[in-house]
Amino acid sequence: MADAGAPAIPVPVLLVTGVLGAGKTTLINSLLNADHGLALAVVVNDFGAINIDEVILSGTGHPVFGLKNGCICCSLQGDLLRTLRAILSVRAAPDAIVIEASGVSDPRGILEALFDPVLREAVRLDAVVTVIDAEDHDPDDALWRTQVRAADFVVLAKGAAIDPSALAALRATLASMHKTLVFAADRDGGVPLDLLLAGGVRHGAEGGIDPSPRLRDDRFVRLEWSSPTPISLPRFQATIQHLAPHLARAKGILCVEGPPGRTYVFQLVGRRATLTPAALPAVGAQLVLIGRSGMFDARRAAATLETMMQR
Ligand SMILES: Nc1nc2c(ncn2[C@@H]2O[C@H](COP(=O)(O)OP(=O)(O)OP(=O)(O)O)[C@@H](O)[C@H]2O)c(=O)[nH]1
Repeated sequence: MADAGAPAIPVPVLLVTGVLGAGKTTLINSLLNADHGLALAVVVNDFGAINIDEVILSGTGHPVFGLKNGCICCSLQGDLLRTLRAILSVRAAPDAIVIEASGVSDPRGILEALFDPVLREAVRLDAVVTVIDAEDHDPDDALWRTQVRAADFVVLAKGAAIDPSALAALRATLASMHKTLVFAADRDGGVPLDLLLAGGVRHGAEGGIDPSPRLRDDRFVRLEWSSPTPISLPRFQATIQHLAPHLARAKGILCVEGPPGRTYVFQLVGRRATLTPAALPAVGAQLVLIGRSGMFDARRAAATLETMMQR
């Protein structure tokens, strides 16, 4: 875990959205109880005066911070920022922060809050997960569509009881909205929690990527690549552009050739890729790529990396 005050790398934030009763708390509960060894902190926003979700999640051993009587996408934005600062001010920052939005939240307001100029040095949005009630949802509802549009990963809750054709229709709606990373909580082996928490696979004091293979889920394949020396940024960008259609997730720490020469944290979640400058004592590059089994050929990707990065 990072030291107090100024984590060397911003702490990743997983934002969980979904309409009222969709299954957000249930998903977060399984994240908190899973065997990942990560120290998580949770911020829960309940729209009403009593924060039931805070009580439910408090038994998991991870610190839970409740925000009630309003919505963190609007009236409670300031409270959200204060809470995140409080979480980061403890001696050892968590490996990741999970935020449960209230069921009426527009995720755009929360994303706006996370781009606060002071906070963005310390926390980084890692992924947005939208939970959908497979039994009861309205694809014409504006809030539903806004939440789905914001999603990097979609989780379908309560899918076991519904007709396969209804589930197929929902998947087709999501595909028409360009959502391909869709996981059914009650079917197909459930939600790959390791994938949702991949951003929390964090760094020791020396700032390297944790090399232990955490992805035990055989629906996904993982490839690690490293370079002992700084890499060319344009070559890296071209290589990732080439590989991105086959990837579900990627992350890395990259020292790039100068001048001026800089270190970046690279993140790719779904279709969103970011490069954030970081003050890390890294010398070369370390990269982790994750793709779906059958769609991502790790051996071929390794060969592509070797060839394209050396051109
Ligand atoms: N069968 C089934 N029930 C689920 C699933 N996910 C959630 N539920 C049930 O749905 C109800 C609502 O779940 P929550 O996780 O509290 O939903 P939420 O989105 O956090 O609700 P709010 O915070 O009120 O917006 C609970 O009774 C859960 O047990 C699922 O995948 N399958």
